[in-house]
Formats: sequence, structure tokens, C-alpha cells
Amino acid sequence: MITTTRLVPMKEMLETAKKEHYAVGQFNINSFQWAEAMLEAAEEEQSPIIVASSDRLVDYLGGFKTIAAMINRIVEEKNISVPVALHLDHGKSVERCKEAIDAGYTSVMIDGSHFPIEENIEMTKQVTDYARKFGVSVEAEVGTVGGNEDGLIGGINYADPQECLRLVQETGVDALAAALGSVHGPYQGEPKLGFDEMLEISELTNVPLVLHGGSGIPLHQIHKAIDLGHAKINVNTECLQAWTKAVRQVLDNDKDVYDARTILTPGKEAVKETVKTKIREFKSNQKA
Ligand SMILES: O=C(O)C[C@@H](O)[C@H](O)C(=O)COP(=O)(O)O
Ligand SMILES: [Zn+2]
Repeated sequence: MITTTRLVPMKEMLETAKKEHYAVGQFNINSFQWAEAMLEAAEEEQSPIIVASSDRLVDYLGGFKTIAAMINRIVEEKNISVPVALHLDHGKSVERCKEAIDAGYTSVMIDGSHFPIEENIEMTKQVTDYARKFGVSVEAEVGTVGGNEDGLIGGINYADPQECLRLVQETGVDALAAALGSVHGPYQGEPKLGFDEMLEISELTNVPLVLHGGSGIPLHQIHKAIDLGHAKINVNTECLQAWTKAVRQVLDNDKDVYDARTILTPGKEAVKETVKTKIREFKSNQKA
């Protein structure tokens, strides 16, 4: 029986990261082995980590309670000592965020970015009011990230600085995803992030910023985004690409292989190596 949880909210980790000019990686789980790979990577790099389940994948992964139990269990079994936050990524509704909190998540994102700002603020406020009672941290989004978001393919819609300020002031969120040109999934050409707006929003709101679509952004842009107030960077696609490449290689090299462990273990190792590389790029290694 799990009697205690060692999971923490992300508020404090992000405030420290912002002050010390590094970012904590959010890595999305796509299976049990992914969670193991991420937690092992964070422990070996002595880095805080945000392990996330995207709302669109929660049922596929077994539901909120299964995910929370799984993360708690791995942390306990593997003696993970670094700070770990369990986060709901792109929470689709107030109810979904509440469900995640009730199941033991220590952090949630309410994604009201597809609604008019009034509604976005209203939804976010309901989540922050509920989350406060449990010490759970909250992330919200203004503007829209390009590519595939919540299963919807869409274009980039830059965050408006005054809307960001209103949302932060009226809801008290702990972190803000201000969409400024980033894209979920692979980029077509060089990413064009709005650095001027980034500085303006960071100075206006004074909350840690979150960079969605963190895969495939050149390192100099990542470091500039960190310097301009980003304390959390979300990565999923690069882990997926590394996993797929490794698994494909096993299958291509041996047409007769059928043992699941033989096929999947290189995938796990590839995810672990990718997470370790990202942790070093975000400069959160040795910050636990
Ligand atoms: O794919 C998901 O559902 C999670 C992502 O939206 C995550 O929040 C993210 O921003 C990662 O972006 P990526 O590295 O471009 O996949
Ligand atoms: Zn995202």
C-alpha cells in the first residue's frame, strides 16, 4: 500500500528555476516504461522533473488514478530523490482538472486557450480556486500553439500581452503558457518565436512562462527563451521520435523477433537518453 506521496507541486521548482535562469523539463508519458525512463534520467542528472500526462491520452494510459499510482510507485520503488511533479497537460475542462487533483496530481494545466478570453479566465479561476485547497499548482494558456493541440490541428495565434496580464491577475495562476510562435510536433523550417512579446509578457505578468512545442527548437533560441522568463519547457515529439527510431531499428534488424522486452527496451533507453540531453540543454542538471 502506498502511504505517502513524494510528489510536489511545480510552483516552487519553477520560481527557483526562473530566478536561477534554467528551465525544468516537462516530459509526456506515453506508457509505463516512459515514466520509468524519465524518472531514471532525472535521478541520474539530479534534476527536478515534471512528468505529465496529456489529457488526450489519460484514458489510453489507464485513467487518472492508475497514472498517479504508477508514478508514486516508481518514485518509491526506484528511490527517486529529486523533486517530481505529476502534471495534467492540456486539461480539457474544469471537471477534468478536478478529477486529476482528486486522483493525486500535484499540478494541472487548464487549457482554455480555444475559448474567448473571458471564458478562459472564468475556467482558469474555477481551477485555481479548487487547486489552492490542495496545494496543487496551475498552468493556463493564452493564444494558441500551432500544430496539433488537444487533437485539433490549428494555426499559431500569438498571445496578447494585456490578456495575459488580466488572466494572471484575475486567476493567480502559477505558470503561464503564452503562445508566441511555437508549434506542437515537427517544425517546418526554423521556429520563429516572438522574443519581443516574450520579454513584454514576462515583465508584465512576472510569472514563470511555459514553452509548449519544445521539440526541435535550436539551442540558442531555447536559451534566449529561458533568459526571457521561461522556466518550464514541454517536450514530447523528440522523445516519440527517438523511441520510434530505436524500436524500428530492432524490428528492421531482426525480422523474426517477437519478444516484447527485446523490442521495447531500446525504446525505453532512447527516451531516457533524450530526456537526459534535454535536461542538460535546459540547464536543470544538478539543480535538484
Ligand atoms: O502531445 C501532447 O499532447 C503534449 C504536448 O502538447 C506538450 O504539451 C508539448 O507542448 C510538447 O510539444 P512537442 O515537443 O512539440 O511535442
Ligand atoms: Zn503542449
